[in-house]
Amino acid sequence: MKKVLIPTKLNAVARETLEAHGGYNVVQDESSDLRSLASEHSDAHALIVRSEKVTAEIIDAMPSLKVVIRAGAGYNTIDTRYARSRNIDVMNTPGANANAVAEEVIALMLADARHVIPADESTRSGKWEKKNFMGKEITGKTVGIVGFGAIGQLVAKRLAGFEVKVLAYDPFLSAERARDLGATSAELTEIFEKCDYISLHMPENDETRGIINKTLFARMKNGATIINCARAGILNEDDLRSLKADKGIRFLNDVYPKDEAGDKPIADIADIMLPHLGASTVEANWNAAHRSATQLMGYDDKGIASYVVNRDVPMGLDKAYSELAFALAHACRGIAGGNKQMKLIETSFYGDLANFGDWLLVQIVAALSDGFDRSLGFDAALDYLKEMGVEYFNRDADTSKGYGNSITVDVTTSVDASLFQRISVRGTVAEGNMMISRINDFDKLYFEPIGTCVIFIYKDRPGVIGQIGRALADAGLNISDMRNPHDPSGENSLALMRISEKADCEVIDKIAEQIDALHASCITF
Ligand SMILES: NC(=O)c1ccc[n+]([C@@H]2O[C@H](COP(=O)([O-])OP(=O)(O)OC[C@H]3O[C@@H](n4cnc5c(N)ncnc54)[C@H](O)[C@@H]3O)[C@@H](O)[C@H]2O)c1
Ligand SMILES: O=C(O)CC[C@@H](O)C(=O)O
Repeated sequence: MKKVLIPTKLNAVARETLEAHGGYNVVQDESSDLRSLASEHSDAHALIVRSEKVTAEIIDAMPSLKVVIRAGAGYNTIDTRYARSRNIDVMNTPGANANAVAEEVIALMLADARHVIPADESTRSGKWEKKNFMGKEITGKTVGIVGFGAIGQLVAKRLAGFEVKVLAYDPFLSAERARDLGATSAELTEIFEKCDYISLHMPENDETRGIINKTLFARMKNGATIINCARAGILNEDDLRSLKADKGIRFLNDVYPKDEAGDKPIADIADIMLPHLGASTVEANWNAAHRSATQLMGYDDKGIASYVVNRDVPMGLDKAYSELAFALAHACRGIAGGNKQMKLIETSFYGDLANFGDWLLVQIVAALSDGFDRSLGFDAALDYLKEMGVEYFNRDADTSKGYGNSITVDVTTSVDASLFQRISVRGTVAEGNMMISRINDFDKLYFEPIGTCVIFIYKDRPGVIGQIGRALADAGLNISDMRNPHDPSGENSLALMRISEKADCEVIDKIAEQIDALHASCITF
């Protein structure tokens, strides 16, 4: 059982999902402090946090730690570099709370425009100060969004009903993409010059710290509003203080250097200040909790590292090929039968992937053996194979084959002392989806390795697919995708099917017996 420590107020769905998986012992405690929890649970394999600071000291207190998951978007509270130096992956759950923050931005805009907070206080105290609370409307105004990611885009989308004009700045945003998302791309200075509302939605990092400064505040229209629901560090508060009164700037804020009670240095310049409430909705808390649990399971069971933020994929390599290498090796292992002793791994990396063979081998070894920790890298993978008595050979890819960017993984296992069995699987990525294109001699499969799949090889004859389909249906299993090619000799057929749920081994064995299969396996990707 892997121990997971959740030292924070996170929806119970995280704990429940991990416990239902069966492989996790979850400790959730939102009242004790992280330092004491870390020493008490020094055997934790995973840590799931919200805004808690994960320092080098916390990391060192848990020597078995493999992964830290930030149930949220911003991970500036985690020492990601130190985690990397200890081979610990850090993930976030991007987008899980984006809608909650987008709605908070609109709540702040409306509350300020109509003086909701002071008007409530005044009326509650028995006064009638209608003349002091003349408001303004949002409809038709120009709104600038700085950082046009998950939250920025949703702010634009939700504001569409107010018929605002949206200007967006994001270094990774093209003019076409901005237009498709209902915005006009603009430079940062243009946003500060033209907008009535400016909302910040970029991460805090070495490039963005202090980026919203005096030069930009000086360009703001008189009476314009700046909203910070991103991170305190990106806005220079002294610069804002020096210009706020003269320019009548409104400042609506949700974020602070530290999430804690006590006096807030920005109290004098903030017109509304909230206690970091952006993600605090029931829905966002559930989403982030659920995503943390499913990402952890995907990471542990299938090696899915898409959300890891502190492990650099080599420049120029699409992450999808890392996952493909893992999936192809996982398929080889499933077809060979997990308990067979591996003797030889052979690979071919076609097209541009030839440059990334070392990196891709690490994913392959991780998929073939639970005992290998992929964060250790290429040299460690070679040492590991040597130690396990497995030979490795990378073939020079034959460019004349025209496979584009694709990978072949061949695994030879010992079936008994004298006989060897070789499984060969090739695949590629098409339109962003992984595809298995060949299994041994069965070519042109173009089958997506996701979910649970069953594989049968049998002497070709009519009626076998019907028999398999009937037997699966009798076991309550529906087929959602299928390939059924012959091998080049025309003697054997492959039935490769994705099924609705995990099939139990008995069902597969029974079908194999009924159809007199040469091979039967069930693989969950
Ligand atoms: N108040 C809250 O409770 C709360 C909740 C969630 C997220 N956040 C903060 O909001 C930030 C954004 O969240 P998201 O989910 O939209 O993340 P995201 O990664 O989807 O979007 C961030 C965007 O910022 C852009 N960006 C990077 N550098 C930039 C720069 N120098 N200038 C302008 N844009 C830049 C990126 O290209 C990306 O599109 C998070 O990093 C987090 O700090 C706050
Ligand atoms: O967990 C929270 O409450 C805040 C999360 C938020 O700041 C984030 O970056 O996702």
